[in-house]
Amino acid sequence: MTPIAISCGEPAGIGPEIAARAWERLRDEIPLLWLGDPRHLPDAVAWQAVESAAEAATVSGQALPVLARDFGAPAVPGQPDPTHAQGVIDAISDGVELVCAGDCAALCTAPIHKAALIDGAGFAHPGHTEFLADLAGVDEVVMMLACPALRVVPATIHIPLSQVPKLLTPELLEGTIRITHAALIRDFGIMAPRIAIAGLNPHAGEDGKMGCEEIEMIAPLLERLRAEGFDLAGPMSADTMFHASARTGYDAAVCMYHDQALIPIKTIDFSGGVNVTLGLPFIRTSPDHGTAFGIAGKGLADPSSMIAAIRMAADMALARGAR
Ligand SMILES: NC(=O)C1=CN([C@@H]2O[C@H](COP(=O)(O)OP(=O)(O)OC[C@H]3O[C@@H](n4cnc5c(N)ncnc54)[C@H](O)[C@@H]3O)[C@@H](O)[C@H]2O)C=CC1
Ligand SMILES: NCC(=O)COP(=O)(O)O
Repeated sequence: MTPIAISCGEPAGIGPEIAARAWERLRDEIPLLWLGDPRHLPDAVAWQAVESAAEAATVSGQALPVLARDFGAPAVPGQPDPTHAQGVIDAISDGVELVCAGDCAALCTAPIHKAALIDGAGFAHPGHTEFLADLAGVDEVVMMLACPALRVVPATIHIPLSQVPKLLTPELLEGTIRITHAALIRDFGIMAPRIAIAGLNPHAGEDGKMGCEEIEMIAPLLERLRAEGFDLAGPMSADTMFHASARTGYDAAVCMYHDQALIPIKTIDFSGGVNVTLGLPFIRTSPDHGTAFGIAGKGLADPSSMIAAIRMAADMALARGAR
């Protein structure tokens, strides 16, 4: 298989160290290519500068292959440097170019500090998901977080809670359900996906006594899609749809906003969760956590989610025919 490209993420966070730890664990299984400034890697890691993804595939068993960029300065753990922002963004763009050219099998992104990119380089996106959609020229993408026990999808993503009811349209929800359904078949091998849809309001609106979005928007959309053959449950009460026995009833839960989706999965399996962007013309995964400034550079970061993200990217690439 061609390498999995790993963008460095925020150099002052735990991204470089979890990438290095992931390479140590996966070096004999999955070829990797790290994109960033090698000064930001932990001192102890064996790395080797390479010129291409093809060269990376030949050295990945012995050293972490690095497609090096000069960010201008070393990183101070926990203190993002605005002068690094453009390098962080460029590493993501480089990764997209490599996967689009077929030189890498997938992109796995280490966490970015969104505020540092906005302040340091005028980054115009609230996260990778929206940036990658823009780079790919795709209007609609979907964020899924997945662990062995649960898959969740927030229909609205990085927006203030106060804007959720306005931006939660039938069109957005329909696109989210269709993209999720297609990805469950294509990338997760679930031939007859069962999708649960959360309500927006407490008790899914309690028959309109606690909000009307369920009656006016969500339920009619679900009826229409059921008539097409989609296996959809809901709108369900979000507070009772994530306990162990409820989770056996669906393959993915579509939620109405970020925290409704991410709180249950990060509570159930913080170290095993993977963030995967659906609807892109290439494969992108990421750990489920952020930059963890408080523990950066201290050797305390758990690489499990990064390892799970790389494994998922490789599995998806193989399922799509990568060799
Ligand atoms: N994909 C991405 O680029 C993501 C970026 N972020 C960004 O990360 C920054 C910090 O966000 P927070 O909400 O503080 O979340 P966080 O995930 O960075 O940290 C939350 C807590 O979990 C701990 N933690 C996180 N990852 C860990 C690991 N691998 N091993 C051990 N402990 C770990 C941290 O020390 C902290 O106590 C923000 O700027 C946010 O935007 C957050 C999530 C995803
Ligand atoms: N809370 C999830 C998150 O912030 C990840 O976003 P993205 O950078 O993958 O778009």
